[in-house]
Amino acid sequence: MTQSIQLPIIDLTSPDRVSTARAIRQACLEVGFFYLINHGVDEKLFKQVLEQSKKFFSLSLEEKMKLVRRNHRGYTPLYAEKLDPSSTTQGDSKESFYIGSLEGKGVVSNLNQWPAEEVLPCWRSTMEDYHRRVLDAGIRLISLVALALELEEDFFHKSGACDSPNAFLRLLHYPGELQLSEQVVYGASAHSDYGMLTLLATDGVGGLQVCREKFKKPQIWEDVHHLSGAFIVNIGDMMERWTNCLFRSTLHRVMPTGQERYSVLRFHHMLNSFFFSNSLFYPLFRSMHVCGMLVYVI
Ligand SMILES: O=C(O)CCC(=O)C(=O)O
Ligand SMILES: [Fe+2]
Repeated sequence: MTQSIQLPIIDLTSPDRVSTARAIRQACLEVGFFYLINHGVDEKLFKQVLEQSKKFFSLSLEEKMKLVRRNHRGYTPLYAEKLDPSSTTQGDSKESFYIGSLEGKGVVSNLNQWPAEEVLPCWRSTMEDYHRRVLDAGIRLISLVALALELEEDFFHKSGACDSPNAFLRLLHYPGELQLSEQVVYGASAHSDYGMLTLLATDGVGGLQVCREKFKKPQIWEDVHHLSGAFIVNIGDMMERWTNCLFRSTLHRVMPTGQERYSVLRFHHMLNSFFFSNSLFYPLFRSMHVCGMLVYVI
C-alpha cells in the first residue's frame, strides 16, 4: 500500500516571517513540497475557475481543437503529452489548456488564445483574474523564499526577476476512466517541474504522488493529500540549479484513480536575463555545495 506524506503547512500571513522562512527552508531541503495557506486567493474565485474549466473541457473536441496549442498557449488533447519520455506507456491521460503571462515587461500577452465570449461568457475574465491573484501570492511567497535562502527579502524583486514573470497558468482535466489494458496509463507520468516554483490547486480528487529520492531504486512513491483551501507548492528544476541542489525539485506524478479530476497550476518561471547577467546569485552559488550537477559559470 502507498504511504501518505505529511507536508509542512506554511502560512503566508504569519507575522513571524523569520520562523516562516525557516519552515520553508526546511520543507525545500527535505521534500521540495509544502502546503501554502492564507495565500489570499479567494476560494469562491477558485470554484469559478474550476466551473469554467469544466465548461471548456466539456466542449466538443472540434470546438477545443480550434484553440489547439500554438506558441505554448491553448489546448492540448488527451494523450498528446507524456511528462516522462522514458515511460513505455502511451501519452498521459489528461487534456490541458495553457495561458501565458498577461502583462509585465516584454510579455506578449496577445499570443494567448481564448474561447469566444459567445461560447463561454466570462471565461477569459475569470482566468485573468485568477492568474493575477496567484501571481500576487507567488510574489509574496518569493520574498519568503529569499529569506529562506538567507538572502535579502527583496532579492528577487531587486534583481528584476519579478518584472516579467514568464508564468503559465495550466488547466488540467483527467477524465478518470481506467484503462482495461495491463499497462498503467498515468494521469501525469513521473516528472519534476522545470521552473522556479509551482502553485497547484485541485478539486480534491487524489492521485498526486511524490518520490523524495529520485535517484534511488526502487522508487518509493507517497500520496499527497488534498488540504482544503491550500495551494500545494513545489520547487522546480531551475530553483534546484540556482541553489546547487540545496532546494529539491522533487519527482511527482498523478496516478489514475478511476475518478474524474480537475487541477489548476501556476508556474512561476521568471526566466529572464536577470539570472544570466546578474552576479547577485554568484555568492549563492559559491556558498552552496555542488552535487554532481552542471553548475552555471557566470
Ligand atoms: O494535476 C496535478 O495534480 C499535478 C500536475 C503536474 O504535476 C504538472 O502538470 O506539472
Ligand atoms: Fe508537475
